[in-house]
Amino acid sequence: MLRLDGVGMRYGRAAEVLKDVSFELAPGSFHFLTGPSGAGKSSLLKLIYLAERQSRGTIELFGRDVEAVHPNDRPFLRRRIGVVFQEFRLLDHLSAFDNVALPLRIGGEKPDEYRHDVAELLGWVGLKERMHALPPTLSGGEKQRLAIARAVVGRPDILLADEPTGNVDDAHALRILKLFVELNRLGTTVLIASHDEDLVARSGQPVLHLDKGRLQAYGRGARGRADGEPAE
Ligand SMILES: Nc1ncnc2c1ncn2[C@@H]1O[C@H](COP(=O)(O)OP(=O)(O)OP(=O)(O)O)[C@@H](O)[C@H]1O
Repeated sequence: MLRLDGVGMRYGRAAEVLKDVSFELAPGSFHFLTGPSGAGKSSLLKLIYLAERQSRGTIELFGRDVEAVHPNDRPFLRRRIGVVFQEFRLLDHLSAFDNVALPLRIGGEKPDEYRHDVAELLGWVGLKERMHALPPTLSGGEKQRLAIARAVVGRPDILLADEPTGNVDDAHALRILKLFVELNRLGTTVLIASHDEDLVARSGQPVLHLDKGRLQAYGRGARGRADGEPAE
């Protein structure tokens, strides 16, 4: 599904923010990505989403070396990835409903085919009453839940989420975690960058821990511990 081998990344000519990162995500796996602020979590997600390029090493996505993918084909790979960005990136002129429906419309589905699923998903993230609202009129937590609904609606092959519970209360965070687990059960490979130690611990899911751009170890669900096999 995803394999990184000796990957380094830098912004412009500055020092590397990711160094020798190697790991593999098996299809259908679920991992958290943890690490202190500035460790490189968002940068790693951007690499996987093909929004940035590595400065060295190899990234294989869906069995293809991303450096060998023609620029015209990159959008097709991206369409298989659902992303929850830290800054949400919602379309302000579209209603909450239409923001969520957009990936399905782009995929060629008709309103009659997606209306029920979109409404159900908005209900799941607690936005049923707000489905006609425009994003600028939503609270930070509501925007975050909307961004999550949009990222998962197309049942992507990979879901990447950058601090998806940063703006929501505990009850909503647990509900979002349940949604990710459900999506994962349906086959989506999930990678979530999170500072929320309680959520990570409660989930019991394996952890990739980054520190100063280096992958420290694989661990499982425990705060600050890396009790698994070291990354190769
Ligand atoms: N667009 C950019 N241009 C230059 N440097 C950047 C850019 N984005 C991030 N960086 C730098 O890269 C390093 C890693 O940042 P990144 O955002 O990946 O960390 P993070 O672990 O996601 O942090 P946080 O938890 O605070 O979101 C930091 O030193 C940051 O200053």
